[in-house]
Formats: sequence, C-alpha cells, structure tokens
Amino acid sequence: MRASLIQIAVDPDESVEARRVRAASLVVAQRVADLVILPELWPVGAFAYTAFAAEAEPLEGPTHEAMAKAAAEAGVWLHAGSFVERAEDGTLYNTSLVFSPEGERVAAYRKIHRFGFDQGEAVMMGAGEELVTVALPDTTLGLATCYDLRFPEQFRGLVDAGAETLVVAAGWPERRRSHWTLLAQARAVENQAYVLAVGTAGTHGDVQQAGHSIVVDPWGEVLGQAGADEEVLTVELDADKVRATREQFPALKDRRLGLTSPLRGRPH
Ligand SMILES: NC(=O)CCC(=O)C(=O)O
Repeated sequence: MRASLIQIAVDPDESVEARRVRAASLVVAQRVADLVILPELWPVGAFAYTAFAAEAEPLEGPTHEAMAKAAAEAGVWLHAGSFVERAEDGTLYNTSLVFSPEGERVAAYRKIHRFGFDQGEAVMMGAGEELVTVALPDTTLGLATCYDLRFPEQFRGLVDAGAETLVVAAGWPERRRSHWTLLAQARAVENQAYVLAVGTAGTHGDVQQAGHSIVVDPWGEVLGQAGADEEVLTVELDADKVRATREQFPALKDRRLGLTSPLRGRPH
C-alpha cells in the first residue's frame, strides 16, 4: 500500500479558497497512491485562532465538497486532514474527514483533546467524544489529531477497536519538534502499528510549523521523514507487517488490565 502525506504550507498571505484549490490539485497529483493524507486545519491554520469563527464551515461545506471531488478524481482513499466545522447548534469542532476512492465520505472525526489550555482551540471549540476507525481494504485506520498524540490511551483505544495504521493529522510547532518525532515513534512501538503523522509547513498565528511529517513502522523504524518546507512524503506500507510484529513479539497480549491502586481503600 502506497501512502502520500501532503505537508502543505499554511501561510496567512494565501487565501483559504486559494489553498483549498491548491490542496485539491496536490491530492489529484497523487493518483499513484492508495492513501493520501492532509494535515490538521490546513484551510485556516491550526494556530490562526482569530480566524476560526469566520472560516468555520458546515460538515458538508466547501472543504468537504472539494475533497470529495479530489478523492474521486485521483481514485484514492483520502484522509482530508481537518477543518473548522460549525455544527448545527453553533459549536465549532476540529473535524477530520475521510473519503473513499469514489468520493463518498466514510468517516468524520472530531478532535478529542483540544490544545491551548486556557486559550485558543481549548476554549473556542467543542471536544469530540468518539474514537474513530476506518476499515480500508488492506488495513484499518485509527484517527487522531495533533495534540491527541500526547494521549496514549486514545491510541490504545483505537488499537482495541482494530486499528493497525494510526493517522495523526497535525499542525505541530517547530518549538516542540523533538516531542513530535519521539511521540510518533512511541505510539508506533507501544501499539505495534504504523504511525503516519503529517504536519504543516509555513507559519500561521505567528507559530512556525515543524513540518517533518513522519512515517514509523510497527517496530519503531522511521520509514521516511519530510523536511521543514512544503513536501509530499511517499512511503510503501506492508499491512502484513503489523500482524507479523504482533505475532512475533506479542507484547500487546501481556497487558494487565484492571489492576487496583495500592492506595485505594487506605484511610487518608
Ligand atoms: N494543534 C495542536 O494540537 C498543537 C499541539 C502541540 O503544539 C503540542 O502538543 O505540543
């Protein structure tokens, strides 16, 4: 299975509409891939908080339309990254979309862990409540978005739901690039799964982006890593490698679930 990660540059001097057209043509150019992935909030920029409300779209808005068309034109499975969704009740979400090679939407994932602590996304957006997996012909994807990468329990939940390929759409800052690489490898090793993590290039909301999209195999080996600028990273994945790794080194079977805390029940 060939996967292409589109590390698109997100800069404020390009309009959202112009970037949408450009993203669609980058997807269409990946006809030789089976799976194409875009990063987090590429229409507006993950750190462009002040533009979130103005650029919010309904689920089936312009980004949905452009990406459905691009997936069908390229004939690829498309993880279209995320966009700012305005739900019917007015709540904003950081929502990722996945399309089939026929251009049908097969999944929508609302980011579970919102970034920003007491500002930005954390206060402006609602939190997703559902783990999302997507069964492809060769593998099952588990979906995550950026800050989710720091929460191993989400990934373990995805693996328990059948995920073999963990996709992380991100807008990760250069300042914490070392965490990005380390966490992507950790999620791959502990879950014995592929990790396909795609970030943005450029600078938005005054935050320089790390780029350095990365693909890690189920043994923790880095199969490819992009540089800092706009780039398409293409890698070959072998879906059998996940099953083989889990059989040959069956650490996932040694989990000890349901242990009680030694402090539980003690008077305090
Ligand atoms: N958009 C994000 O979720 C950023 C996450 C981040 O910067 C970090 O976890 O560090």
